[in-house]
Amino acid sequence: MQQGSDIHQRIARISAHLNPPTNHLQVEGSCNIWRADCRAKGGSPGFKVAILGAAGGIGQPLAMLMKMNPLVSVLHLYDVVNSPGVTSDISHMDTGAVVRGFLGQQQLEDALTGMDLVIIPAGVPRKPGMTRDDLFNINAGIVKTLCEGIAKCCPNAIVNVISNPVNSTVPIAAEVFKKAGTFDPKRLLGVTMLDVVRANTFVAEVLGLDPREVNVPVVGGHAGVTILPLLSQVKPPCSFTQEEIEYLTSRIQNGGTEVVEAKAGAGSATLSMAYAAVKFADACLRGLRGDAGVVECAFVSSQARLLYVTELPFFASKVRLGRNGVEEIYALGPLNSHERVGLEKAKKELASSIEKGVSFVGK
Ligand SMILES: NC(=O)C1=CN([C@@H]2O[C@H](COP(=O)(O)OP(=O)(O)OC[C@H]3O[C@@H](n4cnc5c(N)ncnc54)[C@H](O)[C@@H]3O)[C@@H](O)[C@H]2O)C=CC1
Ligand SMILES: O=C([O-])CC(=O)C(=O)O
Repeated sequence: MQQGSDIHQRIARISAHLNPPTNHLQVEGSCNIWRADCRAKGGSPGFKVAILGAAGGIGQPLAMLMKMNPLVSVLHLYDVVNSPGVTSDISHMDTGAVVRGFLGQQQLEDALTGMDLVIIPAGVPRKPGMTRDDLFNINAGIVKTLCEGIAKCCPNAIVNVISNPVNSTVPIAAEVFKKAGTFDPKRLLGVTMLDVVRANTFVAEVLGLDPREVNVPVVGGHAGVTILPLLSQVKPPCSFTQEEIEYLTSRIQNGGTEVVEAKAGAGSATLSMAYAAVKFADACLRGLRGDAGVVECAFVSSQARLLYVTELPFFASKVRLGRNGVEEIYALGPLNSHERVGLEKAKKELASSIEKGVSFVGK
C-alpha cells in the first residue's frame, strides 16, 4: 500500500515536471519546490523571448545561448516534440532567465502570451540536392500557423523568422499579420545574419584578418543568387582581385549548400545558425532597450521605413534597430559593376519567391 502511494507521488511529480504550471520551478531529484514557496519572488528585469521549434537542430543551441543572454528574463521553449526534455536541461543553467517549456499546438498560445521577441526556427531543413524553395510546401504551413498565434497572443512582439525559404516565409508572416490587422513592418525581420557571419569569416580568411574586425554587408535575400555580398563596402576598407571576388561571392552564396553536403543527409547549418540567430536577437533586444547605433542586415518589408531600397516589397539590407524594431533602412550605397549585375539577378529571383509567399496566404 505504502509502495503504491509512493509510485503515485512519483508519477505526480514527474507529470508536474513535464507539464509545469507557469509558477513552477524545476528542481532536480525528489524535492519539488513551487515558485510560490521560494524566497526569491522577483524576476530579473529583461525581455521575454519565445523560441518556436526549440527542440530542433537550431532550436537547442539557440535556447542554450539565449539562456546565457543577460538581456533575457524569461525564455519560452515551444515545439511539437521533445520540448519538456530540452526545457528541463536548459533550466539547470545558473543564468538569470526563467525557462518554461510548451509542447504541442494546444500550448502555443501560452508560449506566446506576453512575449517581446519571438524567434522561429521551426520547420524542416534541406537534404543534399534540395533547394531552400523545396522546403516551401512543408514550412509555409508551419510558419503560417505560428504567425496566426503571434497575431493573436503577442501582436506587438518583434518576430525573427529563420525557417526557410526565408524569401517566402517572411512574406507569408506579413500576409498573416495583415489579415489579422496586426502587421507592423518594423517588427518583422527575416534572419540573414548567417550570410553576414559567413561573409565576415571567408573575407577575413582571404585578407588574413581576425573575422571579428571584418564587416561585410550582405543584401538581397537568403537563397543562392539572392545572397549579395557587397565586397566593395567591406570594413575595414580593402580591395580584392577579380579571382578573389568570384571565389568569395560563390562561397558566400553557397555556404548553406556547403554545410548541407558536408552533413550528408543529417540536416543543414545548426550551430553557426544558432550563433548567428543569437547575435541577431541580441541586436534586436539592444535596440528594444534603446541602445544607439545598433545596425545589422536583415530581410525586411520595404514599408518598414518609407524607403524603398529597391522596388521589391521585401529586401535584405542594413537596418538600424531601435525601440520599435526597424527604425531605419539604409540605402545600398555605391555598387560596382559586378554587384549591379548581381543585384539584377537577385531581384528577379526574389520577386517570384516573395509572390509565392504572398499568394500562399491569399489562397
Ligand atoms: N535563415 C537561415 O539562415 C537558416 C535557416 N535554416 C532553416 O531553419 C529551419 C530549422 O532547421 P533545423 O533546426 O536544422 O531543423 P530541425 O528539423 O532540426 O528542427 C526543426 C524543429 O522544428 C520543429 N517543428 C516542426 N513543426 C513545428 C511546428 N508546427 N511548431 C513548432 N515546431 C515545429 C520540429 O519538431 C523540430 O524540433 C529549416 O527550415 C532550415 O532550412 C537553417 C539554417 C540557416
Ligand atoms: O542552406 C540551408 O538549407 C540552411 C540555410 O539557410 C543556410 O545554412 O544558410
